[in-house]
Amino acid sequence: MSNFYARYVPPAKKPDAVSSPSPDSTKRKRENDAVAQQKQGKKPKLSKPADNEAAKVAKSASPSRLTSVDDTSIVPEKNVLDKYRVTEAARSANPAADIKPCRPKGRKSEESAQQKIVEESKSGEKKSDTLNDGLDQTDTVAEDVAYHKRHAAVLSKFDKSKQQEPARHQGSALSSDQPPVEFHGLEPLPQPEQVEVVPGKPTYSTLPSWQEAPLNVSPGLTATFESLGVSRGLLENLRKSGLEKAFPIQTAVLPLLLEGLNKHDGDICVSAATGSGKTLAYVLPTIEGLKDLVGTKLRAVIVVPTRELVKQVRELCEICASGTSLKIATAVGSKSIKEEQEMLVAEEKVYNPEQYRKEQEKSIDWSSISLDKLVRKPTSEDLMESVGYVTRYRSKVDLLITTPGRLVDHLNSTLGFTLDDVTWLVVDEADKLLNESYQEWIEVVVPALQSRTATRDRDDLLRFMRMTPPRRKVNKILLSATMTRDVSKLNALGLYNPRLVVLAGASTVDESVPGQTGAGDVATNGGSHDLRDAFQVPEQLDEAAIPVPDGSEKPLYLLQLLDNIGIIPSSTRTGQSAPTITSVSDTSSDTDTSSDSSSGSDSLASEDEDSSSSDSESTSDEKDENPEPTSHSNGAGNSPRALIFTRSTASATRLSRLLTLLCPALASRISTLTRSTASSASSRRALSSFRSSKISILIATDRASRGLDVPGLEHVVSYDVPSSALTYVHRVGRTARAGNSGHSWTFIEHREAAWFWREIGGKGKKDSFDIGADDVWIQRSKAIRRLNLTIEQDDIKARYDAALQQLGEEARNS
Ligand SMILES: Nc1ncnc2c1ncn2[C@@H]1O[C@H](COP(=O)(O)OP(=O)(O)OP(=O)(O)O)[C@@H](O)[C@H]1O
Repeated sequence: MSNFYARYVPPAKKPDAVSSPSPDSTKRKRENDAVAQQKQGKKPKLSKPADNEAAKVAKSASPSRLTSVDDTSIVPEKNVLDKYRVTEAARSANPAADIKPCRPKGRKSEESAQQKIVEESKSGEKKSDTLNDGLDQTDTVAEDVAYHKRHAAVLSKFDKSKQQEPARHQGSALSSDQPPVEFHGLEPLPQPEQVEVVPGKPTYSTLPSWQEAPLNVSPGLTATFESLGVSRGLLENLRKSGLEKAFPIQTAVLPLLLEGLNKHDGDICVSAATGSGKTLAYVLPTIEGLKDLVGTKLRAVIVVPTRELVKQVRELCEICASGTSLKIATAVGSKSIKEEQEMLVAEEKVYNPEQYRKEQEKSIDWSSISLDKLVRKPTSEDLMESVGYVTRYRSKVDLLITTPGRLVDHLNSTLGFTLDDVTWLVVDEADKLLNESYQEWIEVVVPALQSRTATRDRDDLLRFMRMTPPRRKVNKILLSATMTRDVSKLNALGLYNPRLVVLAGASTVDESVPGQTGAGDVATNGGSHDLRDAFQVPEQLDEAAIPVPDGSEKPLYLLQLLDNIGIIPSSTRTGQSAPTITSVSDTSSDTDTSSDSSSGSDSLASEDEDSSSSDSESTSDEKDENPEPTSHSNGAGNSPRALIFTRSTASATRLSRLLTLLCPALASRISTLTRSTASSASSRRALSSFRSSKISILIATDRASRGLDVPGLEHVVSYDVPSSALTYVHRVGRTARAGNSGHSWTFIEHREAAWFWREIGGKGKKDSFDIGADDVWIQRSKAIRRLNLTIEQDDIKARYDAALQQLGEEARNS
């Protein structure tokens, strides 16, 4: 008898059941009979319930039933557990019975068992089930024990999982509440709607409090110099120079620096637009502070980035100090260092035997002796004659205006040159001078300013009297049109109790802030102060950008612009060499009173799509009807002047020569101001000729972009696009100064357009708060205009080719 019966005969049979057939065995017999009858084509009897049971068994023996057996055999553990469940069920039905779980049988044995049933039913052989059961049970007990042991781990897991069954059911009940899983194809899954992120101003600031709450100056603020506390002598000097009333930034800064109730005990940082009068704001208080002091000592140092600026500041200092005994000097390196040393420091022999003896006994401190100083020490000294005498150095100047490099040179190599007595340090164009490329001078100057040699005797006396010596006071003034907010750079100068003064532009005046409208007071509210570095271009400045479709033709565009703005004399314009004006089209948007300029196109490619391009054509037609150039002559009746900026010295020189070749009439009216010509006398002459309108075109590098004051200059042309927004602010600031109007023209090549309109035009920057430390935002009252120039294809191009050829030959021969 096969093990099949051991599986399907309920194992809870009692031992006495062996002799009498169980109801189940009777049922199975009926089933077998039914199968046999079916096979023989006979209809099974269905009248009795027993017959129905037999039909069920026959059904269970069908192929579908076997398939399910097949399935379970794939998962052996499940098979084991099924058998265990059967045994457990039987055990619970009859706990007294010694029931062992059945061994798992392979698929084959089950199939053969079923086959056997069919065969038995066919042959009609009747064997005793009970006998076979008894024999089988004896065999399987041992196997079952081994089997139990082998699967002990699985069975114990099953027990455990049974205990957790209720909890699992609960869980499945919960999960059945969840929505049914949806199946999708490969099409993109629907995404949640994007939440629009509204850009918001940060509610916090990382700025120190003195920068967070600057002294905002109204553009309408003004007062007389007299009311601001300027002394009578200086008032007279100012009046002689036509300076009657103080500009807004002067009105705010002078009371903070002049002696009086409002004097600020600390350092001052000034941020005010180009041409707003910052120079007088520091020159006046410095001269006022020094003019009554007895004895000549170096008490004030003014540091500026270029020698042109040194000269310019000196001129204003001399105007203000006229009639005083103050001695003003400059050091820029145009003379030899020896000449400058003799000009700055006097060496004297003083008879003082006691001091002489002390100095002789003192061991030499080699670390403090520089080779330069030894080399420059006079060698013709008669040692015998100098016995008992000591050398004393004395400053020959009260105020020194210098560049940072030359100041360091003198501190390192000029005997007797010290900053021990300096009480005023002015750093003009401070953001530039605090830049990394310049910063080395600070490492030398700041320690020199901290030295207390000059007050050592006094300080020793105070300490002897158990008193604390007062802090050494140096009034530090930092100024720029693009003042840095970078605290780490400002800290390098060791500022004490600093105060920031900011001149607000008219377009940025906050009506809600008292004192910021009209000629009111200075407002201390930081209302219009942005976290970004927002810098002003002058109110009266008219800015235009000129697209250049083909960069190689830029000189022709420049020539055309110069012609149009009246810089090329009309007599030469009608001659053979004159360029042809074809059209000037103004594609500007309407005046934008916002502080940001958003007109203009990102690139020339998008220009055609711009609605303003149609305006440009109509304007162009109008210009064609009236091709007379607009004359922008200055008030003195002279022809207008243009300061043209190029990227490099080579570019400036080349352009100057090219313009001369293209328009020979300009030869006597063009000059250059570059690094290579800066020290030469011809360059100084060029600048003064330009100031006096003797020449009308000055081509310069960016060394002329900072601080240079050419009163009444009408035009600034950026022939090469500026390298940064800061450079742009300084370049265009050479015009529209001191409340006058002026024009700036910037040529933009195709590849520069996107950068220009974003960084300088401010397109898309106004609402962006994703900014870095160096981010600059230019504030202006009017948007930048876009101006299209067209060059007519006539002889100008042929002449241009010839000029280029000649330039190439000259370059090869040089
Ligand atoms: N109170 C005043 N009245 C009339 N003109 C003045 C007054 N103060 C200054 N100016 C003139 O204004 C012009 C610009 O002044 P200044 O050179 O000091 O400007 P700035 O603010 O230093 O400009 P930048 O930032 O370009 O150096 C100069 O020509 C100067 O003579």
